[in-house]
Amino acid sequence: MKVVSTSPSFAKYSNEPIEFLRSHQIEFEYLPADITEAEFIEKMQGVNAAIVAFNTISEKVLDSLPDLKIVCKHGVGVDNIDVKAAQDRGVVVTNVPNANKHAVADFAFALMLSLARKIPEANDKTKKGEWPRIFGSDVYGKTLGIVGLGMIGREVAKRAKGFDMKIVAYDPYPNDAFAAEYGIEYVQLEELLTISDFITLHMPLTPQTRNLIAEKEFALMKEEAFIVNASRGGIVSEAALYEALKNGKIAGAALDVFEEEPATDHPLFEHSNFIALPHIAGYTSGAINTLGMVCVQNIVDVLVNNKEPNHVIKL
Ligand SMILES: NC(=O)C1=CN([C@@H]2O[C@H](COP(=O)(O)OP(=O)(O)OC[C@H]3O[C@@H](n4cnc5c(N)ncnc54)[C@H](O)[C@@H]3O)[C@@H](O)[C@H]2O)C=CC1
Ligand SMILES: O=C(O)CCC(=O)C(=O)O
Repeated sequence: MKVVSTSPSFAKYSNEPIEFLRSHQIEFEYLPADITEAEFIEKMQGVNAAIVAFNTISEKVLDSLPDLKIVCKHGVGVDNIDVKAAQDRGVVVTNVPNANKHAVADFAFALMLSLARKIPEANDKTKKGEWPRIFGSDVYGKTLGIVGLGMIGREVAKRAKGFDMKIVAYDPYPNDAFAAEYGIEYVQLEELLTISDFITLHMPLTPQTRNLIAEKEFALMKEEAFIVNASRGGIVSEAALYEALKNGKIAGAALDVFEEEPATDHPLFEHSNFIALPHIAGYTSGAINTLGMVCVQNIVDVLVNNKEPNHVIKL
């Protein structure tokens, strides 16, 4: 039996996941994260399980790999996997919810603080020998709008309580018990966009969420509002964000995720109130170790134990 990973962060901090596979007589190999579809199909012949980061697992890929039994997303978002096609072919798809929620929530908060206090700009200028008096915006006591109050959104809310923020949320599937416990008010998206000082997005990329935040939505926001997206590229229209920043419709934005990744030489980079990050919100050693172990346990369950693994994505 053989397993391949296209996730460069798989087993980065500890060899334990690979040793676990070997202890079950399962071979392991890394493939490059930016592998082409044709190369992936060629290298995956005879392979039984794939641990994937962002390469696309399309219907064509699945049809070309008759020995493939399980595809494990090394993370949460399965927007790069054709789950329906996999399900139709009896290939199990799993993800790892929960493991990187603290890492992403910490990161989203770091981005809000960085925007509000202009930390990247202050750092750049100080290192250039300047000693600038840079004035920022308050975070403490402000209104936070969380779009998508799932695992990660709820962790962001917990952190926001420590900053005494008023929290509003929009989510089509409300969690009333959590909202009551943390004093969160569910509102419609339009209201959230209108009243929030900070807006943070934490939902999957789906046909319904693609371009959820576009020209009309930016027009609703306060001029002093900041928006953070550490969920998926494509949920915020980058063209609309470019115009919103250019025309001073909002105060600033930070993206950890882009419509096309890697994002290099992007028009948004010209805005000084725009922070760009290379899709690293989930990257901490704690998160990565857990992700790896959950993936390999699921693989062993399918290939060796003949049992249903955890976190199967079912449509
Ligand atoms: N930047 C990064 O490195 C990472 C990004 N992510 C992204 O974050 C997303 C959220 O992760 P979790 O919180 O763990 O997922 P989750 O499934 O626990 O929560 C997602 C929430 O979004 C809500 N939702 C669905 N459609 C919506 C819509 N149209 N408007 C508002 N809310 C909607 C759901 O009801 C759910 O409460 C993932 O799907 C993934 O794409 C996750 C981990 C790392
Ligand atoms: O582990 C990764 O590279 C991806 C993290 C992510 O975006 C996710 O968990 O959905």
